Amino acid sequence: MAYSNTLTSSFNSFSGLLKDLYEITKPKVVFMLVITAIVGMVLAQSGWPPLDLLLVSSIGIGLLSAAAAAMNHIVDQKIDAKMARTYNRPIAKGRVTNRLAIIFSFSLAAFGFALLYAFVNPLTAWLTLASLFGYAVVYTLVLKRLTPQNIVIGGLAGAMPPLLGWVSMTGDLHPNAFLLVMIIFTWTPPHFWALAIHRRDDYARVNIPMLPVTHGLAFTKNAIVLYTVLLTLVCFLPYLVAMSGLIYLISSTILNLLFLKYAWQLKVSEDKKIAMDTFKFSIWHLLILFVALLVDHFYIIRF
Ligand code: HEM
Ligand SMILES: CC(C)=CCC/C(C)=C/CC/C(C)=C/COP(=O)(O)OP(=O)(O)O
Repeated sequence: MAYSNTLTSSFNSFSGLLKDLYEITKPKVVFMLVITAIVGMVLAQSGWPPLDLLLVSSIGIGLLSAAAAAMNHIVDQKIDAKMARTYNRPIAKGRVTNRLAIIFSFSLAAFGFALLYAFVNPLTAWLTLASLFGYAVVYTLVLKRLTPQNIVIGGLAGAMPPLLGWVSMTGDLHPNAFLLVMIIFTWTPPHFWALAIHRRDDYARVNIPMLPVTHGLAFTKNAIVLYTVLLTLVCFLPYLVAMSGLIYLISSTILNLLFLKYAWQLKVSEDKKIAMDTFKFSIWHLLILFVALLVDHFYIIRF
């Protein structure tokens, strides 16, 4: 009986540890990053890309993104422990030790890099590693603590996956891939600042210079509106360069009008709920936009 109890509790703590390791990879964010990379892969040629190459590229980009997310948990553990949104994170709470987290994240990164280098192409491997460095070191360790423009500059790392996906199929840097990067790049500030408005006190408590802390709510709300207008304009580019057709144009215009509506409401209304609604909408916006790019690729209709 005592033996079986010990066995059960060892099993429970092992599965708890696996759950914690999974959590530090930010799986939902990585899922979204991989979707945007897959769209880059598909748009890189007419029709479907070779499915084996698509699979191995997605796994490689996913592993390096997961490694970057785990490194972010290691670097941020002290501030995470003090914020209401993040205090219960596995490393901040001490459920996962630094040693294990370092071994885990570096193993994911090494495996992902080796996969991309050996089975995809060296350019994809190096660019994906550079994105990991951009997020885990440049954004998390330096910019996040240094300037309210942290997420604007740091957002470039998270915007890279469509380009990484594209390069994984062709081995070269096509200008159209940069349009997809620009979409995510301009989407990131309204995505994040909406959440930062809701969590302003958290960031103020740990002295992280997020825009609502340094410049106040009114300034941040204006910045959200302006970046959403910029995003709307950038989203016309794939149609204007004939990369995408009407399905994309109509879907993205509707999505952007809705995003503008949220951004405007956030600016003019006193209702505290709107910030989180805008943040949640931003995630659906990006997901549907990239699905529209994908559908449009196969059913391209133009004037
Ligand atoms: C510097 C750039 C970015 C910053 C600072 C940022 C910030 C955040 C934060 C703080 C959350 C957590 C919200 C919570 O814990 O409730 C979040 C959630 C999320 N972000 Fe971002 N984000 C960035 C870029 C991106 C990019 C590029 C993508 C995808 C292409 C993305 C997709 C998501 C998704 C899917 C979630 C929801 C995760 C969940 O529900 O667990 N983010 N973001
Ligand atoms: C290889 C590659 C493509 C790397 C990109 C990696 C990546 C996971 C980008 C997503 C950006 C993100 C979730 C930022 C939030 O960090 P935060 O520290 O501001 O938020 P937090 O407080 O929730 O941790």
